[in-house]
Amino acid sequence: MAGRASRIVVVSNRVAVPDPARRAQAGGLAVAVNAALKERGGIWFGWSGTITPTPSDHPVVTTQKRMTYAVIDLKEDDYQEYYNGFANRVLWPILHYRVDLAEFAQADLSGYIRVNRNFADHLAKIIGPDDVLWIHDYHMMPLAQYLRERGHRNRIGFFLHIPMPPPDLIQALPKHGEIVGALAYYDLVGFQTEQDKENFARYLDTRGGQSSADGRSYDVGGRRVKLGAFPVAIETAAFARRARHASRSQFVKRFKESLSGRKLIVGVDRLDYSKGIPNRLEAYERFLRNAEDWHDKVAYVQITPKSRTEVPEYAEMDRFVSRKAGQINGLYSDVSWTPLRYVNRTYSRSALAGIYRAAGVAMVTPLRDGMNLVAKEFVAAQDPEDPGVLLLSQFAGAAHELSAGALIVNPHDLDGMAEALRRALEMPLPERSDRYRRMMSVLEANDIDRWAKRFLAELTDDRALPAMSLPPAAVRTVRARPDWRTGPAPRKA
Ligand SMILES: O=P(O)(O)OC[C@H]1O[C@H](O[C@H]2O[C@H](CO)[C@@H](O)[C@H](O)[C@H]2O)[C@H](O)[C@@H](O)[C@@H]1O
Ligand SMILES: O=c1ccn([C@@H]2O[C@H](COP(=O)(O)OP(=O)(O)O)[C@@H](O)[C@H]2O)c(=O)[nH]1
Repeated sequence: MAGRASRIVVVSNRVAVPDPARRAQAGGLAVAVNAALKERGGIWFGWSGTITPTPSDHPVVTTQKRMTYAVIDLKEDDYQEYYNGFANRVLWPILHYRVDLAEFAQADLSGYIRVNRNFADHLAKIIGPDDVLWIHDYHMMPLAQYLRERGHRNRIGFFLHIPMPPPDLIQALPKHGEIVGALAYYDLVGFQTEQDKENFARYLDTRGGQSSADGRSYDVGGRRVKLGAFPVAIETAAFARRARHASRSQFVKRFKESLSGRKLIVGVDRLDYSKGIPNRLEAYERFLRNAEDWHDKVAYVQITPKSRTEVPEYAEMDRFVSRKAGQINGLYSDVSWTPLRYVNRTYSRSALAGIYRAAGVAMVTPLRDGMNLVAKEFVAAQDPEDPGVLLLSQFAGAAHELSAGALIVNPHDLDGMAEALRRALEMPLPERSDRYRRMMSVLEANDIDRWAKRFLAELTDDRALPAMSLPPAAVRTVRARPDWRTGPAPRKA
């Protein structure tokens, strides 16, 4: 590219700032973006995870190796209206096909717009004219519009990590044109699956968009936006290595001893209604009711870090799932056997890798999920000589890639899931190996590096993207220690 070197500037609500003091937290976006950027380098801008009455005028910048992290704090009302309110009580349920759970409030929409304009103001202090911007997820839909209004003509791409439902459901969102319609201000909008992309293309049709002859871009309101499907991926080879090492750790050895030779079923999900945890527990209960021969021979470990706890629908789900877990154990436990271990802690990804490898079956059964990285991590972590079986919902984005190897289930069909669980537990080694190989070949062909390369090549029309240069002046710089964790839980300053 002629002139000044362009940098990649990634923007997302969550930023995985290196910080050894913070505990491991769950969340696929931060995991994926971190993996995509750490070799390539770039600037990663977003929320610090801190709430304060007096946010600074400038982002706080941290550098580590080739990465620069620039984060800003939010005020309490910003956090409530933008994050808990509009993002997580309106956009999240509607885009996950749960219009019934959406609680629209004009004040939350105003807060969402205010915070996005604030992000645009801060970004304006950081970006140069040649920088390439990659904005992530539903928290930031109108950001490109606000940057364009300030005169920024940069290449700006957007990737949606969660589903995009059909136009009828998008139209249930009050003022959808100002939010979802604002995606037309990006140069490229990426989705997890072709289905999500097609749903958005049909929405653009309803807004008078004109498709190009090859169907890859749309002209809307005088702008041209490209659309594409870029299924998010994992660091396949590195995760497989991590699992091999973890399986030799004291932590995993002790964990395996606690199983006393019982076959392990594992589930790993943020405590979110989209993940279908109640249906899964119900299906497990039916399995226990019908499969007495498996009593005392199986242990189901459900790892479920709490998430978005200030949002009422999440608090309700928390109470419901705890009650259900207690009921199952009350009904089926024996003095020397607990059929279900329901754990609300967050584990490091190394610990998870070891747990996945120790498992005979993973149940990944969301009612709707953009992708679900846990499904991919489980497969990558398996021992090729004795792989476990993945039970995967047809409504996870991951099912679009893994259907040749996973046992695909309908999370609304509880008997079907119970039967699939028995089939998974009893599946002979040759079938397990064949299914594992089919899934691994997909995960090896599309790993996280290819995901980022494909998106950025499409965004920049294949022009080379040099590694980032020095962080901008006029910002406070802190050098980080060499460890990082993804970080959702808000800190109140
Ligand atoms: O940041 P939180 O509110 O604590 O939530 C965690 C993240 O949840 C969502 O993750 C999505 O991205 C994954 C990676 O692409 C994908 O596999 C999964 O299906 C999605 O649900 C959310 O989209 C992120 O913004 C959150 O950070
Ligand atoms: O205790 C936990 C639970 C989950 N995760 C990670 O959080 C991510 C969850 O991503 P996924 O796409 O499955 O769902 P999301 O939570 O983003 O909707 C995965 O990388 C998990 O390894 C973690 O590090 N510790």
